Amino acid sequence: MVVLSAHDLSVVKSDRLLFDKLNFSVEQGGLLYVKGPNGAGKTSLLRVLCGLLDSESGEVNFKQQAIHSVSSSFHHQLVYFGHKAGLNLRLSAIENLDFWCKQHEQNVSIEQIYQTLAELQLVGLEELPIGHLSAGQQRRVALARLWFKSSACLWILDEPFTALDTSGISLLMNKIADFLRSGGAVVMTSHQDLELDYPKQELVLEYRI
Ligand SMILES: Nc1ncnc2c1ncn2[C@@H]1O[C@H](COP(=O)(O)OP(=O)(O)OP(=O)(O)O)[C@@H](O)[C@H]1O
Repeated sequence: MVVLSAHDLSVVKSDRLLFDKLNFSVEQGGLLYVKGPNGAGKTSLLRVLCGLLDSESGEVNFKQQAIHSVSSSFHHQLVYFGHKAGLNLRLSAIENLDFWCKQHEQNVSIEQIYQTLAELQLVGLEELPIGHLSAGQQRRVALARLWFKSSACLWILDEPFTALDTSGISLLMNKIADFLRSGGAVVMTSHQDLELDYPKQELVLEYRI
């Protein structure tokens, strides 16, 4: 079953055509890896796929329906992970994640949040203001959302490995692989080589002048 599809997508930014008439689809259990140099338009593409940015032309469908016509159900089944962590630096990891789970209507207990933070090697840091954590630790807290959104069948991840050390990268790779094997669909960008033992479809965006 096709989870997400793009039809004739074109995006213009600052008078520059980033990509023109892109077509692709991602099935259940499918991984689309978007590659390209800085400024090629990867983030712009991912934002269009989430409905955060309008395309010049074309359409994005979620399970065969235009995302704008099913936006509530689409967002319930989507995790978008962008460049910004979206954390309140004055609140702790527990407070941030508890708030996020409630906002996204995910039934997750405080004990489960502690357990996941332990899995992410953040024991002892759970109740500190996020602003006191290192960049990689903050990134791990933000990524914990992937552990909690059980209603999601689609992850759209923009450079998710940024700031992570090798153990963080490995934790996240395993999480992505588990999600794919359970039938989830993933669209992601990364400037790092993706050492994931899983078949992937590649989409390479060129830098257009
Ligand atoms: N808000 C904006 N207003 C104007 N131009 C923008 C805006 N956001 C991005 N752009 C331009 O769009 C182009 C594509 O940016 P985008 O962030 O999509 O690229 P990218 O491939 O994700 O780059 P990187 O690898 O550096 O993250 C860039 O040339 C950028 O200057």
